[in-house]
Amino acid sequence: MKMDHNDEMSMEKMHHDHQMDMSEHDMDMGGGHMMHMGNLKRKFWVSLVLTLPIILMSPMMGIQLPFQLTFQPWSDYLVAILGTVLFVYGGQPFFSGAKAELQNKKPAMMTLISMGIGVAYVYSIYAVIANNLLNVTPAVTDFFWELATLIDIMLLGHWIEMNTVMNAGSAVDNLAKLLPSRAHKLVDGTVQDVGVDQLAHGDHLQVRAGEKIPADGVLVSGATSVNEAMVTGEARLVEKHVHDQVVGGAVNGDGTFEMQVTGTGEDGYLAQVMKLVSDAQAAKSAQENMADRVAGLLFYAALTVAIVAFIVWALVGSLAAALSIAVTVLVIACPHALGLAIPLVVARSTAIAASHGLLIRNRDAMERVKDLNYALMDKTGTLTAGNFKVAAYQSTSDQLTADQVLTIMAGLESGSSHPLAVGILAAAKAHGLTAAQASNVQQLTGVGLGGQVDGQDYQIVSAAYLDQHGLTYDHATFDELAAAGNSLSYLLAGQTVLGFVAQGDQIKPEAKHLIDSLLAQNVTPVMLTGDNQQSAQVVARQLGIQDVHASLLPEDKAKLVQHYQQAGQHVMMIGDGVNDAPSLAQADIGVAIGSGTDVAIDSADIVLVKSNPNDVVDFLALARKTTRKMSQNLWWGAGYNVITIPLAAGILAPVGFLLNPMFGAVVMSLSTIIVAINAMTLRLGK
Ligand SMILES: Nc1ncnc2c1ncn2[C@@H]1O[C@H](COP(=O)(O)OP(=O)(O)OP(=O)(O)O)[C@@H](O)[C@H]1O
Ligand SMILES: [Cu+]
Ligand SMILES: [Mg+2]
Repeated sequence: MKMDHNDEMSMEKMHHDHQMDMSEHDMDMGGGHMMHMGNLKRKFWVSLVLTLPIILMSPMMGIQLPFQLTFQPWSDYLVAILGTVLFVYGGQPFFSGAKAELQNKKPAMMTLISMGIGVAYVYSIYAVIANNLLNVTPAVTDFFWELATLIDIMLLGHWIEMNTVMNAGSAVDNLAKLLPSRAHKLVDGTVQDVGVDQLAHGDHLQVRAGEKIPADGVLVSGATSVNEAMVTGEARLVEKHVHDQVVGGAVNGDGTFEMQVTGTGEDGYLAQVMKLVSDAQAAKSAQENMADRVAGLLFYAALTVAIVAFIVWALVGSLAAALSIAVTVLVIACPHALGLAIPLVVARSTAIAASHGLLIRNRDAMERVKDLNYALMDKTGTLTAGNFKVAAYQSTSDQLTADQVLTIMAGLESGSSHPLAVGILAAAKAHGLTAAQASNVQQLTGVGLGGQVDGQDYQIVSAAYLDQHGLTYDHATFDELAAAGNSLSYLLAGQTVLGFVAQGDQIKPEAKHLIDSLLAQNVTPVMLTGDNQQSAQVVARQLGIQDVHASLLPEDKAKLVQHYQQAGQHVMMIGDGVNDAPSLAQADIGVAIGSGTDVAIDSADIVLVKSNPNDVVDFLALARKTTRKMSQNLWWGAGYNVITIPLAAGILAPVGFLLNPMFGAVVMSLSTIIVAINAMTLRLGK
């Protein structure tokens, strides 16, 4: 394909750069022509210029209008020549679209349009020959007036439409623009400017004030504040110090810093987001498949109606009227509105989602929101910050001192990223203790972990584990600390409890709003936590959650989700995506609250980039609005054809109402534009 214009260039670019195959995507809905349509804008203007003399010299439906001038037979010949040029030049996009449709054995709207203008053209040429060379009486009416205006309006309509589709689909393009093209690489103390495509893991880069960060990485020297709004949707400056992670594409504030690259190219955060967005846009949801099938059927329906109308009108009226009506039916049946009804909303909705830090991995989940009535959620990391502070630590045997308990526990936890582990390590450090050397450390999922220190076997476990195994510990102290909202971790050697650490967490400030908003939407919030009953209750009470299930193992969470589903409930699960994976996968809607750069969460339908519970509220609102727009568009798209096809066929002709082909083309373009505008006005109000 020859490219000579911007519109087409960006279409091509989008196509190849990101495999966001818009053309294939709407191929099935009958819009595969778009890639073959060439430069619609120029074609429209040139065709319009060619149309003016035709309008001037050719009578409409055989009726001579006052401003028209004809000089027979030359004006007829001139019109025929101009009409032929226009037909070939302006009709070309539709013909190549039709060819592609027929090659795919999926005749659809381009085929309809080509048939419509083809019939009008052939008949008009015949009219000119019959009138001027064969001197047939009565004179045969030609359709050049209609043909010309029809082609113009079709070009205009499809040009506008293509623009809308491209604008809506450019979310991925916009994301791609976030990455700068060059980076300052530090090699042996000197700065070298290299292309970002040459960056590798472990490279050291310098990032200067105001620059875009070229790759994911860790800050190794300096400090700054960065704006991650383009990536997370959160429009505020985030402070970054040594060891903090930075995301490629974010904008550096006024500090200069050095970073070590941890993610580039395909495994960079931005690339993953782009992949998620384009996958989600390309995948078809149930509603969309239905729209496609209906649009496919329309071809046959329109063809049948056109043929029947032609025969009937040829019998009761004139051949000219029959042809005009058949052409109008073919044109008006163009199922554009229907074909675009869903994809345009999808494109818009995924773009909005991405810019708000909501990554939609499975769009069917969005359509399920309307049935939602239970929201199960994890506590630590979801409702609470997961930012534990040690409130107390004690030795409960005479074998160890309290500090020794903490030292051993810190040693065992040093390889763990569990929020409780992080809290214990921080406490040890704050008390000036050096974590013990631990070996053979093993995770005990949902319980804690086990390992060796100085040749001695230890375990860190929850109170629930002690209860299950009938091990003795001080229940009064536990009750007191847990009731104050603490999570307790016990140090165990064999059957003996040696000590414990009690840690408190903070409720996220936005959690209350999430619960209130769920209740307002008639969605019952339920807390599922691996933590103890008492501290779970403390959080639940403050947030207004009635149903609490505590001391759960990851598989218990999944079983509970299943339990609700078997009772006929539609369940959303919100979790931090680590130990909640099974339940996220089981739920009708799995929402992973992933902090920062961790988007590789396979079990969730939705990933919230920021760890903000309020984003669940945003997601629900967006999902509801999206579903509403989709059904509005479906109704409009399908309803439009149901009403206009019979009208075009002349069903109201007995009462004097008959559409002419040009008007048919206007209506068809308008319907598409209405559907497009309806999709574009989708907003996430705030
Ligand atoms: N690394 C660890 N150190 C100490 N205790 C742990 C560790 N991992 C798990 N536990 C214990 O197991 C329990 C369950 O852990 P799990 O990770 O399943 O849930 P959680 O993240 O604490 O809570 P939630 O389910 O609300 O997120 C914890 O409450 C804790 O008592
Ligand atoms: Cu169309
Ligand atoms: Mg958790």
